[in-house]
Amino acid sequence: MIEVLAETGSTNADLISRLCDGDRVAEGHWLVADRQTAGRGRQGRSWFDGSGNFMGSTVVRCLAQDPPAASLALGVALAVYEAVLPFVPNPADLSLKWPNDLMLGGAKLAGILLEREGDAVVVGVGVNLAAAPDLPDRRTTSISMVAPAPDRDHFARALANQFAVELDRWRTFGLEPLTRRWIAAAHPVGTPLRVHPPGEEVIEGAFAGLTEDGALMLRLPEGRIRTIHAGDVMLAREEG
Ligand SMILES: O=C(O)CCCC[C@@H]1SC[C@@H]2NC(=O)N[C@@H]21
Repeated sequence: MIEVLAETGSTNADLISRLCDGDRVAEGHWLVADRQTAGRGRQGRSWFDGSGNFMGSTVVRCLAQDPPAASLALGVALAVYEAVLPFVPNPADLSLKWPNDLMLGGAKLAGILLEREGDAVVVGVGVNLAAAPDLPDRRTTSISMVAPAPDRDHFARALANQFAVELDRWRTFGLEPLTRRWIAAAHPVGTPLRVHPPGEEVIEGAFAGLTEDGALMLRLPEGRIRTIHAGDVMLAREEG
């Protein structure tokens, strides 16, 4: 079920407060906003409130037998990738970037924010369907820059369906097929990356795939592989 709000602060914040209030938010329920006045992104950033864009959140209930909750991000990213794919004229321009960004032509098209609340994960997705923000430090884009912008409600249904498929695959088949499919949808192995792990200097290296639990493998200039569990990652051509 897709519930649409004309305006709210943040759909992630709304679902978290419903969970804190003890409301039973069912899996498969999506909260979508026409406008977000306090949309939040990863690492304390804000998220652009673009008219006609998709801004929505849903809840996943973590079950004892599920893979680790952090790995859910890989399945969410694949769902967003699959939902966007039919709207993009050249599929080769679309790629995933670790940890959970969707890039179009090397510029950010969509982002995902996972927030844990008790035994639930609130999954927030923002996709620039019709408009992209001007950011000082990185390139952004929207589907409308390459094709007619999809109708937001149509896109919301496509994403909700795709998300249900990926959630089921994550639960049923685990991480090995998920990481394999994620790598296939990412920029090619060898792509130059600039990685900023928390509390460290920026590291330059090349994409070398994912570990079996979904961490980023970065090939350093001297050839050694460094495993990255958290941080900000930029493509060389992403910087604005
Ligand atoms: O920084 C990122 O890349 C993550 C962006 C996530 C934005 C979405 S929009 C819907 C949901 N509500 C929020 O406040 N944030 C997420």
